[in-house]
Amino acid sequence: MSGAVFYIFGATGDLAKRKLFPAFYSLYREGKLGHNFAVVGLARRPRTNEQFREDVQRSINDFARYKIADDGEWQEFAKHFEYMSLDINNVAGFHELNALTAKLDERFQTGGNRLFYLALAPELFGNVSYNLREGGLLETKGWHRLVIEKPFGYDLPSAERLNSQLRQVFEEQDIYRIDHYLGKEMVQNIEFVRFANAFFEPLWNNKYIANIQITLSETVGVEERGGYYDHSGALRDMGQNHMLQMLMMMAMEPPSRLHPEDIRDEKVKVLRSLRLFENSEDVRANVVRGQYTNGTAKGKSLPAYRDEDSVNPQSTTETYFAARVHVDNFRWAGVPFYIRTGKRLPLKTTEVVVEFKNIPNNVYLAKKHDLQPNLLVFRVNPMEGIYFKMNAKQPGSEGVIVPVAMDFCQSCQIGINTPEAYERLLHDAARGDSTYFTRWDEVALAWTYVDRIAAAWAETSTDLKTYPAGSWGPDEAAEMLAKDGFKWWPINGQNEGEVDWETVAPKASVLT
Ligand SMILES: NC(=O)C1=CN([C@@H]2O[C@H](COP(=O)(O)OP(=O)(O)OC[C@H]3O[C@@H](n4cnc5c(N)ncnc54)[C@H](OP(=O)(O)O)[C@@H]3O)[C@@H](O)[C@H]2O)C=CC1
Ligand SMILES: O=C1O[C@H](COP(=O)(O)O)[C@@H](O)[C@H](O)[C@H]1O
Repeated sequence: MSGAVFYIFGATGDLAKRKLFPAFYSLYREGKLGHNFAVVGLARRPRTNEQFREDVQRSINDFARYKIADDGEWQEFAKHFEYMSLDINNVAGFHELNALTAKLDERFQTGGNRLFYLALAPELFGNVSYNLREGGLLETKGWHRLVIEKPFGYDLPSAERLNSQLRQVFEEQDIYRIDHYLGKEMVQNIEFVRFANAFFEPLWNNKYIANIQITLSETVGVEERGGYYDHSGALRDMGQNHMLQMLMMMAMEPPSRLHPEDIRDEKVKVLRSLRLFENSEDVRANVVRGQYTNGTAKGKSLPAYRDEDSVNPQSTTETYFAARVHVDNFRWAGVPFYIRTGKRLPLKTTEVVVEFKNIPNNVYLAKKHDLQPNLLVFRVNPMEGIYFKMNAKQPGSEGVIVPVAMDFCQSCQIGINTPEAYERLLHDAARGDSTYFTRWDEVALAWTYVDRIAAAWAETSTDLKTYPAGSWGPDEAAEMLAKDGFKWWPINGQNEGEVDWETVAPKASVLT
C-alpha cells in the first residue's frame, strides 16, 4: 500500500473506538499499512495527542483481534497517531489541519495521499467535503479519497442532495460508500462459491431453485441508538443496504472480468430488475412489518421497543420486516426472494438459504418417504461457512431416507478471526479497490425500491404488527411464505428452540 494520511472525522465516537482503531492495528500487525502513514483523529472535544493515543490503545485492548505485542511495538505504532480538535462547521480549523498535514507528509513520507473517513452523523457529511476543499486539503499531487459511513440519505431525494454536495468536491471514483456487510468474509464468498465452481452455475436459476431466503436476525434491541433508530427503522437501517446487497450478490450474473466496475454493473442490473411495488395494497401483500413488545430471552425480561431510551412512547417505527421480493429477469422469473430482519429475535445470525426445487419424480413415495428439498446455506455471521443439505439413506436402515449435511464450517476450522469487515474495507479503500463499496447508482436504485414501501407505510400504521421480544417476529411473516407453499428454514438447519448459539458458535480468539 502506498503511504497516506488517514483522517478520522468522529475520532471520539463509537465506530472509531469499536471498529476503526482496531482495524488500523490489525492492518499494521499484518504489514499491510507499512510505515509511511499517519492517522489524524478529529472531533470537537479537546484531547492531547497522549490522551488520544491512550484512547486508541484502550480500544485495541478491548476490541482488536490482535493483542498489543509489547511496549516497544506499541510506541512505534502510536507515534503515527495525532489528534486535533476541530468543529467540522468551522473552515478555519481545516486550514490548521492542512498545516498539520504538511508536517505529517514530511515526517512520514506519505506522498500527499489522503483518505478522509467520515465516522460522523450523516447530516455533517456535506459540510466536511466542502471544507476539505476550502481548507486546501485537496491540493496535493497524491490521491484523495472520501470514505462515507451509512446511512447514505434517508430516502432518494435526500440521498441525491447529499450525493450532489459530495460530487461538487469529489469524483464518483473517489467516493467509497461503506456497507460493512460487503466487507464480511462470507458475503464476499458468495461470489467465489458461485463463480469458481462448475456445479452451482447450471442450477442457479428458476428451473432448479424454488426460493431464496435471507435472514439477518439480531438479539439486541436499539441499545443507546434509539434517537437514530426511531427515525430510521429496520427497512432503512438494514433493508436498503445490507439486505439488498446480499440479494444482489446472490442474483447477479457472472461478470466478464473481476474489475470493480464490471462487478458493480452486474449488481446494478439486479436492482433494475426488482419488481417495484405498485401501491399500498401491493406493499401490504408482500411486506410485513412489526415492532417488539416486552418479552423474555434466556430467562431475562426485555422491555418493549416503546419503552427503550430515546424512543417515542407512541412510536410506529418497525423493528422487524419481512418481504417477498421478485427479480424480474430471465434467470429469476417466478423465484421469490424472501428477506427478513429484526431486533430482539432469538438469535444473532445472518444466513442465506437457497431452497432447490423437488426432483421431478419421487421414486421413494411408494415407500411413503417424503423428501426434504435440498438446501444450500451460506452462514455469514457469526458462524462462517457453507453447508449443503441433501437426502441420503440412513445407514443400516431398510431404505429410510434422512436429510444429511455436507458442512464446510470455516469458523470451526480457523476460528472467527478472519479480517473484520472494517479492516478489509479500510485496506481496500487505501489500495483504491472499490469493488466492495456501493456505487451511486446502486444507492439510488435501492432507495427507489425502498421508498415505495416507506411511502405506503407512511399512509397508515394499521398494518404494524407486534411480536414479543425474544420471538421470531410476527406470525404474518410465516403466513406470507405459507401462501406460496414455503416456510422459513430454521437457522443453522435446526428447529426453533433447539439452537443454543453460545454452544454452537466458536468464540473469537485473540491473536498474539
Ligand atoms: N457505531 C456503529 O456501530 C455504526 C456506526 N455507523 C455510522 O457511523 C457514523 C458514526 O457513528 P458513531 O460513531 O456511532 O457516532 P457517535 O455519535 O458515537 O460519534 C459521532 C462523532 O462525531 C463527532 N462530532 C459530532 N459533531 C461534530 C462536529 N460538529 N464537528 C466535529 N466532530 C463532530 C463526535 O465527537 P465530538 O462530540 O467530540 O465532536 C463523535 O466523535 C454514523 O454515520 C453512523 O450511522 C454505521 C454502522 C455502525
Ligand atoms: O448497520 C448496521 O448493522 C448492525 C448489524 O451489523 P452486524 O455486523 O453486527 O451484523 C445493526 O445492529 C445496526 O442496527 C445497523 O445500523
